Formats: sequence, structure tokens, C-alpha cells
Amino acid sequence: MGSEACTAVDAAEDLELVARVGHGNDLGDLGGAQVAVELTVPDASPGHVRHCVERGIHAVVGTTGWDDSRLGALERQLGQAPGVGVLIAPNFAIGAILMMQFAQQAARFYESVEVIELHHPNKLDAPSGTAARTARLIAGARARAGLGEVPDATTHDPDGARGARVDGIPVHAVRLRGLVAHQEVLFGGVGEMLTLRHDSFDRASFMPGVLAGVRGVADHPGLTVGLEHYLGLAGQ
Ligand SMILES: NC(=O)C1=CN([C@@H]2O[C@H](COP(=O)(O)OP(=O)(O)OC[C@H]3O[C@@H](n4cnc5c(N)ncnc54)[C@H](OP(=O)(O)O)[C@@H]3O)[C@@H](O)[C@H]2O)C=CC1
Ligand SMILES: O=C(O)C1=N[C@H](C(=O)O)C[C@H](O)C1
Repeated sequence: MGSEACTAVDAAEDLELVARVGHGNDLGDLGGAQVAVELTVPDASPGHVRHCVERGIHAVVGTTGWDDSRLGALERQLGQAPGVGVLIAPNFAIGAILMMQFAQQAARFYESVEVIELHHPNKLDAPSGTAARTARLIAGARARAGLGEVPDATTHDPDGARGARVDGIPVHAVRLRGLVAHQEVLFGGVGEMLTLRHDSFDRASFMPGVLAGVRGVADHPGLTVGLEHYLGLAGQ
């Protein structure tokens, strides 16, 4: 992702790539960059972003693993750094962003819902950042609509066959050679089912979103979670 993002920024006529920083490189002033794109691993990402914010560098972050405690610490740091913007984007692909928005819209109409994410087997984290975010958006919409827990009579599941629960929403992770990044959201009601599915077949699918983040982050000071906020899609 980092290499692809560098290539995409380099190819964009309105942007200038001033540094490529890899594992083990000193971050320093990041080549004098105004914006850093952060794509590494969950445990390293918060330190990188902290480094950027300390130097007044805006950050566009695709790395996963930003739980509430990490987001809270970042928000506190940004409170001391007026004018600096950080975008945490669980998924840069436009279709994945739309899928999350559609899932949020559909959530209040269905008693049952489950999220299935499918990725390449080199992925370090499960569930994916996208699946976790989707589940949280669905759980929020269900709570606002007064829906209770999803129905599930399971009392015996010694091996975790029913998957993880994110804010009460069942989430299942598949790791399969040949896959890139895919997700299904299954909604069930009496006598019907709605399936939302998004597929990233190539990392190229993420690059327009990365560039939109780079172009927009300076105009969005503070913390933004989700590229939908830059695309006029949030809350629709
Ligand atoms: N938001 C989005 O749309 C997308 C987000 N992602 C997320 O982005 C992240 C990166 O994904 P991907 O590029 O596929 O992963 P890769 O494993 O291909 O790349 C991770 C990179 O991070 C480097 N790295 C590892 N540890 C450190 C460290 N401690 N400090 C600095 N750099 C480090 C690795 O270097 P080395 O190999 O030398 O260890 C490698 O260059 C993941 O969290 C993934 O989930 C991925 C795709 C889309
Ligand atoms: O690791 C990946 O590949 C991806 N990670 C992100 C996630 O965890 O949601 C985005 C996309 O699914 C690809």
C-alpha cells in the first residue's frame, strides 16, 4: 500500500512526492512534507501519527487498529495542535465507503445482521478495520432505532464458530490465498434477506481515496474518522 500510494501521489499533477519513508528509516521532518500518508502496521501507526502532529504535518492514515483508546489519545494531542488535520480511513475504496453507508441505512429495517470480511492471508489483523467500522455503524443505527440484540439461540459454541462480536454485531473473518479485500453484510428479516457486497480486486481501488484524503486533510483540522466525511456522504 505504501509503495502504491507513493506512485499515485507521484503521478498526480497537483501533488509533489517529497519523501518515501520505509521501515527503519528516521522519520525526521519527512522531507518537509505538508501531508504524510501512513500505511504500516497497527502497533506502529499511532507513534508515526504522533510524530507528524508534533511537527504540524497533516496525516492521512490507512493503517488499521485504531481503537477508542488510540483515537482518544490522538484527539487529545490534536486539541493541542490547532489547524492540524488527521484522517483515519478504515477503507479508501469508494465502493467500500458506500457499502458502509448503505449498511448504516439498512440496519434499522432488519432484525438480523452479520458481517463477513474476506482478505488475503498476509493480513495481520482480524477482524478488518472495515468490518469493525461497519459493525459499529450498524450497531449505532440499530440502537437509535430501538432494536435489541440480534436473535441467536446458540448456547454451545466451544470453538467460536459464531465468530467475533463487535458492538454486539457478529463478524466473521476469512483468510484465503488469491483474495485482496472483500466484505459482505447480510441483513435478514422474516421471509427475506438483503446482501451488500464490495470487492477490491486490486490495490489500485484504494488510490483515488488516498489522493482525496491527501487533497482534503488540510481543510479538515482535528480528527476525522472515515473518508465519507470528505466526500459529502456522512450521515446520508
Ligand atoms: N484503509 C485502506 O483502504 C487500507 C488499509 N490497509 C491497511 O494498511 C496497513 C498496511 O497494509 P499493507 O500495505 O497491505 O501491509 P504490508 O505488510 O504490505 O506493508 C506494511 C509495511 O509496514 C512496514 N512496517 C512494519 N512494521 C513497521 C514499523 N514498526 N515501523 C514502520 N514500518 C513498519 C513494513 O515494512 P517491512 O516489510 O520491512 O517490515 C511494510 O513496508 C494495514 O494495517 C492494512 O490493514 C490496507 C489496504 C487498504
Ligand atoms: O489489510 C488489507 O488488505 C486491508 N485492510 C483494511 C481493513 O482492515 O479494513 C482495508 C481493506 O480491507 C484492505
